[in-house]
Amino acid sequence: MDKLLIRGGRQLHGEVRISGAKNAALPELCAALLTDQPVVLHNVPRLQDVSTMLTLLRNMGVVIERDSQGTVTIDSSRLSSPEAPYELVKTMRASVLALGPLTARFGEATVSLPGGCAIGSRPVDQHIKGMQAMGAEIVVEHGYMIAKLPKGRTRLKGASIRTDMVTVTGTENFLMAAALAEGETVLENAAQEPEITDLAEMLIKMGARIEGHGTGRIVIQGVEKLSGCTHQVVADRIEAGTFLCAVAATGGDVVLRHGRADHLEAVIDKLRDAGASVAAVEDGIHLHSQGRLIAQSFRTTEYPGFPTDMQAQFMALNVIADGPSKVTETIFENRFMHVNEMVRLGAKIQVDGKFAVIEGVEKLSGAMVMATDLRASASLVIAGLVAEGETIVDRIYHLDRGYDQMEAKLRAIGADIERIK
Ligand SMILES: CC(=O)N[C@H]1[C@@H](OP(=O)(O)OP(=O)(O)OC[C@H]2O[C@@H](n3ccc(=O)[nH]c3=O)[C@H](O)[C@@H]2O)O[C@H](CO)[C@@H](O)[C@@H]1O
Ligand SMILES: C=C(OP(=O)(O)O)C(=O)O
Repeated sequence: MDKLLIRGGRQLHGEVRISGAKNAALPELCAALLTDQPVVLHNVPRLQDVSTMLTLLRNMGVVIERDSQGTVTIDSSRLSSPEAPYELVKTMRASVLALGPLTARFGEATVSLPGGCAIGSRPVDQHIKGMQAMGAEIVVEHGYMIAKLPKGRTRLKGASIRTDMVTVTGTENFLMAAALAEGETVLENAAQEPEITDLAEMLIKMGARIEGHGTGRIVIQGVEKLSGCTHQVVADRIEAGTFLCAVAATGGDVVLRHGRADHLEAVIDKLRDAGASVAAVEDGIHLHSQGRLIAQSFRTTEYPGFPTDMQAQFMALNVIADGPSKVTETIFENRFMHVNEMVRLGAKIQVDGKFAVIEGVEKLSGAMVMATDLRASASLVIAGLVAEGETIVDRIYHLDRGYDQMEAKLRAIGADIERIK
């Protein structure tokens, strides 16, 4: 199993090219199921979840070409089986994004329940409720959601859907399903993340009629057919945020090429309050950090609030910053698994339910730590970059799920980091 060996204590300087967003590429690959014409996606990141999604689509009979420049061409003109099996779904929750498009275009779908995972129980009840409101008949049997249209119907029907909470992949499933449904769909309490906007813009290029994306109320007028399109995946704000925290923690000066400061305002505000200098520059973000930062309390919420996907990485910065801080995780019930590992590096953190109280320490000391989920892994890499001596981060298959060549990008800006077996 691969591990990362990090010798901490180096400042980071230079330029990093931010990749396409994992959480936009995954729904956009599924959106290609909505048409029988080829879809060309540029800027698709090279990471494990994308490979898993391509395997999932190929398994259904979709023909896919991928080049080394990040372009993926998807041809869903013929489908052998509208099924997402457990073996693939279990490694990646985003497989649930096949449910909406498959049901909308083929009138049937069999998608494994994703199951509980490291950061929380992550049910899909809202996905099921919304698809049922659009007329799909869904039964859950043997761990699978089996969806079909009622006898005599060939299309889903528009509906008014208000989810009990804001759900990102739920909103994405409904957007894709509604694009091909008969009549109008109104999504209330919709997610507003930039990845939703990017997906909506792609669907509009395919001929979908969507208004209100980027707000909490999205209105979709269903059309009978969608066409192919060419689309560029939006830059990964979480990858950019991770590098911002890494350089803020180690000290240094970096430009994140293609990074979108306008998608990271909540994180950038906290970095500035901590004492880092951060500015939007042409086609990127510039960060300069020198000396010890001041710890910042924050609370994760839906976009445009502080992202739960940045909680662990910012906590890595807080543990070596000056003063106390309190981190409140409101989205997932079990997203503090990095805490015990950070404590092994010398951090002082107490967890009480959804709160973590941190007392900043002056230094961390390298140790063997274990990655438990994707963003926890990234936070341990940041902690390792700051710690004195050697840190080994084990189980980095979690990191590989969602980061495109992280260690190569860090090495290029001066980190002493290598992949070992
Ligand atoms: C592939 C992808 O885009 N993943 C992101 C997506 O996950 P994902 O879309 O799975 O997360 P949701 O926005 O759906 O989850 C928000 C909350 O709603 C709950 N919930 C959700 C659906 C449902 O049917 N029932 C239910 O109870 C969840 O357990 C969670 O507590 O948004 C999360 C929140 O920003 C991010 O951390 C993930 O990186
Ligand atoms: C939790 C994440 O991803 P997923 O929803 O795919 O598990 C993430 O990207 O931080």
